[in-house]
Amino acid sequence: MNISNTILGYPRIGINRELKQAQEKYWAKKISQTELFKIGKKLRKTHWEQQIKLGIDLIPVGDFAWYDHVLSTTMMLGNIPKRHQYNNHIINIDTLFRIARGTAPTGPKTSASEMTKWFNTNYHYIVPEFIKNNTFQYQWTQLIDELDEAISYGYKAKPIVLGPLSYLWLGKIKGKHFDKLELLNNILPIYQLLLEKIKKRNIDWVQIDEPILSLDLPESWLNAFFYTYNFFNKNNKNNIILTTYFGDITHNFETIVNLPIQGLHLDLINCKSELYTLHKKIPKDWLLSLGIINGRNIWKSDLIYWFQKIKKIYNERKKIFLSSSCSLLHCPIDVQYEKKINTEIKKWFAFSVQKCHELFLLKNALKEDNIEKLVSWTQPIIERHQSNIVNDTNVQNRIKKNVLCIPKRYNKYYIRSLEQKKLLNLPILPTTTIGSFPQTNALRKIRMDFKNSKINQNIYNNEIKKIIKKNIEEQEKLGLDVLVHGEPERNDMVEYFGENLNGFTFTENGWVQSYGSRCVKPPIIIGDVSRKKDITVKLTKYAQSLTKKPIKGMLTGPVTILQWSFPREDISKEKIATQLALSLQDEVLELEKSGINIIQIDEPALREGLPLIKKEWEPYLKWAINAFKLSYYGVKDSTQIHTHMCYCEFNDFMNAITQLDADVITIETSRSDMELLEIFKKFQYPNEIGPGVYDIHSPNIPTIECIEQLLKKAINCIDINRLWVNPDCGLKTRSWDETKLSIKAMIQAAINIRNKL
Ligand SMILES: CN1c2c(nc(N)[nH]c2=O)NC[C@@H]1CNc1ccc(C(=O)N[C@@H](CCC(=O)N[C@@H](CCC(=O)N[C@@H](CCC(=O)O)C(=O)O)C(=O)O)C(=O)O)cc1
Ligand SMILES: N[C@@H](CCS)C(=O)O
Ligand SMILES: [Zn+2]
Repeated sequence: MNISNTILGYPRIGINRELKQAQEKYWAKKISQTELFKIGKKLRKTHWEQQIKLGIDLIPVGDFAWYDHVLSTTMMLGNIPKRHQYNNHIINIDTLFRIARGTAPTGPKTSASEMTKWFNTNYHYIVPEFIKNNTFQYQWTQLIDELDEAISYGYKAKPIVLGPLSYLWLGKIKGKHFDKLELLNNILPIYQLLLEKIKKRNIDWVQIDEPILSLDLPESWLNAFFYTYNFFNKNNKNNIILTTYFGDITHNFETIVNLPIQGLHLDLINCKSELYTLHKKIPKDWLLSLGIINGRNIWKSDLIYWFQKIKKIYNERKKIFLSSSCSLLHCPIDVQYEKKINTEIKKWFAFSVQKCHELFLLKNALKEDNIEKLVSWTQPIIERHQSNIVNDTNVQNRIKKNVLCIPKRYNKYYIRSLEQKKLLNLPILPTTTIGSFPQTNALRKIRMDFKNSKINQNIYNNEIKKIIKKNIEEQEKLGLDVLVHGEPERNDMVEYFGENLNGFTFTENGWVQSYGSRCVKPPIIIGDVSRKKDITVKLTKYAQSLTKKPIKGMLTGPVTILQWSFPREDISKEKIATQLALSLQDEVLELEKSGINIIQIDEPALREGLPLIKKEWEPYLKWAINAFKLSYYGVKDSTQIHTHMCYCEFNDFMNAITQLDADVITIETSRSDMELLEIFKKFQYPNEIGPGVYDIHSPNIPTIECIEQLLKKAINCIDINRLWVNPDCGLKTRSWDETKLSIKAMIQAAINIRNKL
């Protein structure tokens, strides 16, 4: 048996988020293109060197991206939306940034392409756009350039290509509807050209990612797999490892095993079948790439378990790769930099660097047929089960008591809404925001100084209060109807709640890319969760004391906290969500008791938590919706519950949204031109909606006319009495100047419409 170690991709941001700093400096015209490229090159070199040092035999190339790897593919295929073409269609890095952000150091400002969640992760990709008879041409040479770079350093490289079918599936039709598969024949020659270029470089294996194989696919798409991979097989002589990840592929297995490919990567963390059973069904001469190290969580792997599983197939296959289940893009880089995590707990974790080391340990153990080193590596896993950090009997008893509770509001929306209208007395088309206000450098410094004990709790509280006061004053000056405190005390909407709940631990440097230059540090759920003490009550009450307008309390919902944390794996997600929901319920009821009449419980990750195959949706939705409702269970009819969701597909999700029974839902719709509201109309969504009227991810300022147009479209779909006016998402990433100008335009547009009624 021949074994090599590889991974499906390494985090691209750099241990100190060097990529983020470089991108943002370039956008601000503080560094040149040459300097930007130099930083990218240095990062790639560092990452490759790290992997080699950690015993990775085959280095993934193509995991680096200037913004997003789907967007890199768009560039490679020359699939540039017309509005982003400039300068005689010559494309360069600014074309890429214009597609992503609507603006770049050169070229005109335009609306950015849509951004949406990458399968069930918290990573966002830029959605490719297709028109009827879309043509493609090989343009952006980044992948081949990087391959040459890796080869020049003497590395054995494995290029990563996003497969043509996944690329087409993930894209969106602009204009008249057509079958996206009609474009396959236009796109395949570009892939062929790419594969030829790769072949010329004497590359052993090409990783072609087709993650859509984890989804339910129509017959025509499964047939298209035969067509595509036969085309590659006939026209190219590369060894292809077809790569699937994020889910089980049993339902598409028949198709996969009959494809003319040379290798298959399996995400064995998410596969429902046993490795041995799969191995028996997979052609003997195929290379098997075993995705055994979880790229989506931070726990050490049970290497002894995998040793035993792999041993069973060891003598029956010619060649295997030991690999991560998916790209390590979704995982922090190195646990060694965590100086504040308790040493007992730290031993439970493996970040990207440690995951590569796990592959090294496993390969050696298999080769030497000796598990000694695996035993010491996995010892902390056993210790964890017995640790008293994990179990809290109070939480467990509360959960037991809650088992029979069916959470719901006392009355239906139309009755509640009468009470709420009476209490709140808002104008038609009430204006509000999603919660966060600009997180300026000065604000981040205050938080940082407090964290590093440069300022004490008192000074910190006063500084935060000063910012809340400014946020309220600005909102009053702008004339918003429902105000927020602005979330200045929060580093992140999930990490902050994690920090204030029992059962979590956090990292100092566990950054993971969320989109573009934006990163998050997911907290880690290590044990039973409960509320330590009130979390948002004091600051929300303080904000309310400064204004006569209603303040909307701001919480992150249980499913989103769960989804955007690294969860424990010893109890079900349902149990964790229930623990979170009960903790939030304590907070909701205390906010209500303190006189806060509007409470928003954000659930932007509810959709992304859906299992990839539909037959598994029902049980997920049952517990996820239940957790959301449990978090507000017990509030009065007159308390208006809002929720917020962004950057996700709603089409197939309307029943769930309705069942949440929030009085108001604010959603992202502006990048998609209010198309989404058609769905709300079709489903006769009964409660109130705030469709985002401008895109907060772009620095471009929306015009009053443009917002008015969008509002008119919205009024055609939804009864005006149930419509709210708000941006797409929180304003934390924007500057104050951008925020004020945009909100001013938004309010003016609402006033213009009100005046015409
Ligand atoms: C709504 N979204 C969110 C998602 N996931 C989350 N967990 N949170 C979200 O809000 N998923 C979907 C979307 C994605 N959107 C975003 C939007 C914005 C960000 C973002 O702004 N991220 C920041 C980092 C935020 C943070 O934690 N900042 C810390 C400061 C940490 C830091 O930068 N320290 C510096 C020193 C700073 C100084 O000295 O001034 C350092 O360590 O070097 C804080 O504010 O306290 C980002 O910059 O990327 C993410 C997702
Ligand atoms: N309340 C959060 C929601 C982001 S999805 C914010 O405004 O940033
Ligand atoms: Zn949002």
